[in-house]
Amino acid sequence: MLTVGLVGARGHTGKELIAILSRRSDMELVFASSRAMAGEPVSNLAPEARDGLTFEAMGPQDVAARGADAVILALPNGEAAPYVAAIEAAAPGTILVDLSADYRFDGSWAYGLPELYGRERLKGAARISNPGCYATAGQLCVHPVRDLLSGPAHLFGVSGYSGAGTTPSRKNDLEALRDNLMPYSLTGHMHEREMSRHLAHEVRFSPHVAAFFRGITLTAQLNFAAPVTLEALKSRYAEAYGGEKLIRLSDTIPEIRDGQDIPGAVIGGWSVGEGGRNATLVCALDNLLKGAAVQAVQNLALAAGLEELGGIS
Ligand SMILES: NC(=O)C1=CN([C@@H]2O[C@H](COP(=O)(O)OP(=O)(O)OC[C@H]3O[C@@H](n4cnc5c(N)ncnc54)[C@H](OP(=O)(O)O)[C@@H]3O)[C@@H](O)[C@H]2O)C=CC1
Ligand SMILES: CC(=O)N[C@@H](CCC(=O)OP(=O)(O)O)C(=O)O
Repeated sequence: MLTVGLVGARGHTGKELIAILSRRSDMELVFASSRAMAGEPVSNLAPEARDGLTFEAMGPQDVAARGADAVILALPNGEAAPYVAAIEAAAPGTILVDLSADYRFDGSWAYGLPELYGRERLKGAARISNPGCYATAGQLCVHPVRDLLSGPAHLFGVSGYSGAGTTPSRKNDLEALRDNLMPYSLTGHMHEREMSRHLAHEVRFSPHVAAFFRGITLTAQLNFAAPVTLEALKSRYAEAYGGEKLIRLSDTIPEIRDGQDIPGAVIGGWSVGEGGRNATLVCALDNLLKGAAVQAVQNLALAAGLEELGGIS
């Protein structure tokens, strides 16, 4: 039994992680850290949690001292470092999975997107950075054809407001979002750099947030160096994802509802422009699942040599 501690457990992704971990017979959630809900039963937030598990307010030293086999960090961006440092000092063999963007540019951490960057390199990994929702959708769209591209891939993304976390901001303010679509960070979004780095191909990314709770769609506009047919394009995706249990290919254009509450991603709706020099496709996924919690548990299972999709599908 792999013992797992969860830091940032009362957040949107934390809640999903508790549910997935409770469905696994080979992992046990041994602590759930939250300052705001300290002392409350974890089942008040996630009914799937086992009886007797209570939220605890835990600092970095407390987390490291508990000696769990693995710790998942589901903290806002910029908060992971003290936890990583405490674990490095007291229990360096702990498997760490970080959901934030803090280590996605650090070559000493394994970047865990198993469908694209392989499962072998995750085996035995002790430091794993988990790609976020947009970055997962964007890379799933671009990776199979990146060698055919001419110029940057242009990605237009729309996220539900759970993507903005629970700390109040305009991006999760239902009054500001009502009857609205909110563009933000239209140049230089961190995910633009993240995708460009890992794809080794430049992308341009335009994120938006809307008034629905969960799910994202991402529309990719691609330009090709030489003409491409629709059949050739689709066969690239079939080849890349044909054996992947969490990826469904669809001729019809995926919409937000197609990606909500499912563990994986739907990719498709391919359309090739006249002359074959450009194409579009769409990816829909659940930002809290394949975009966060599902991917984190996949990565943890692969690192620990356990069944990748237990509790997931
Ligand atoms: N939401 C999404 O769609 C996605 C999020 N991510 C990433 O996952 C991470 C978590 O996101 P999400 O679940 O949405 O975030 P939330 O805002 O919903 O939750 C954050 C959690 O962190 C805790 N927390 C906040 N500040 C601190 C702090 N300074 N020290 C210790 N604990 C703190 C909070 O609990 P408490 O205050 O009670 O201690 C809460 O449990 C983020 O880095 C985000 O970028 C990745 C992919 C998708
Ligand atoms: C609506 C909203 O604010 N979304 C977040 C993305 C959530 C996500 O993908 O998390 P990571 O930052 O960990 O990748 C954003 O644009 O930063």
